[in-house]
Amino acid sequence: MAEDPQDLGTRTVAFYGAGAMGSALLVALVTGGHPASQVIAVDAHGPALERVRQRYAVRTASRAAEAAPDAAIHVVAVKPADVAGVLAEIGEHLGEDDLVVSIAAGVPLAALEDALPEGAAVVRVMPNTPALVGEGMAVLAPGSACSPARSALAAAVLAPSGHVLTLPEKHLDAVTGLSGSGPAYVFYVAEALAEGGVLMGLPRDVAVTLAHQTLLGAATMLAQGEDSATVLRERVSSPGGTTMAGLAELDDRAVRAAFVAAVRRAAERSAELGR
Ligand SMILES: NC(=O)C1=CN([C@@H]2O[C@H](COP(=O)(O)OP(=O)(O)OC[C@H]3O[C@@H](n4cnc5c(N)ncnc54)[C@H](OP(=O)(O)O)[C@@H]3O)[C@@H](O)[C@H]2O)C=CC1
Ligand SMILES: O=C(O)[C@@H]1CCC=N1
Repeated sequence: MAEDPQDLGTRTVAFYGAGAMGSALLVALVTGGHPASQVIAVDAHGPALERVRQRYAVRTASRAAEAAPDAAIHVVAVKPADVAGVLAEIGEHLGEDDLVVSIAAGVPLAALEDALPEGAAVVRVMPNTPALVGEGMAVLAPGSACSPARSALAAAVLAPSGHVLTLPEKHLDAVTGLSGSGPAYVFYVAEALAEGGVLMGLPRDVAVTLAHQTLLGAATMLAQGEDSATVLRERVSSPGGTTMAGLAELDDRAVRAAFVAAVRRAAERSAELGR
């Protein structure tokens, strides 16, 4: 019987880099049901490794070359500047059916493929940190030697961490500027809203609770998808009321334009990282 291409089955998944993003994907995969004995965390930093080993009972290794022979799916989750070193260590250990998944910002498929043996199946992915709570947004772009079945395997590694979308690689820098970096913009908004509450005399813990719950409530309404952000915003804005007064301040200070510029600049930075 043909194997379901989306079933990870007994494949071992190695994460090269167990930092903020690599560990978020690892945790989602293990808590999603993939056996910890079939997950290997590799990190140059001992305490990061010890933390995932103790909490999730995954296998660990301090060098990529130690883990690569045992893995079928290789998730490269080190900083862009460290990617070449990891690929050099794993290349000779790749089997015919293996898959390499890179989450490094900006590093193009062509560079990944050039650094690996010819014909290696590679997928470039841009995830985000809400993966840790199963609400991630990951966009994947398959490489030239990546079959639809292998691409589905990459999607299966990411699925426990949230939403997965496939797009052509030309969009990956824009994706990085929006959903890759985006959680940081939202946390920045959370900080700013709480600061406004404190400015107006609320105790700090109360201001923080109000800011966080407001973001969660608004995000949940957006996620329900019944109305657009514009309709939802208009529903809060009574004519001549408080919200219009607040929004006018944001417009006066070009906050909307600043967010647009932030996404653009982060996307440009992603492209720069790949050069
Ligand atoms: N953070 C995020 O929100 C997102 C990050 N990404 C991408 O994910 C990648 C990792 O980012 P992030 O998790 O934030 O980075 P971190 O610095 O948190 O994690 C990277 C880890 O890799 C370790 N490391 C360095 N070299 C090696 C090596 N050769 N073998 C094994 N481990 C190594 C680092 O150790 P040491 O510190 O000792 O060098 C560090 O612990 C980046 O390429 C980034 O672009 C993508 C989407 C979102
Ligand atoms: O800041 C960065 O470079 C990484 C990529 C996207 C989010 N964090």
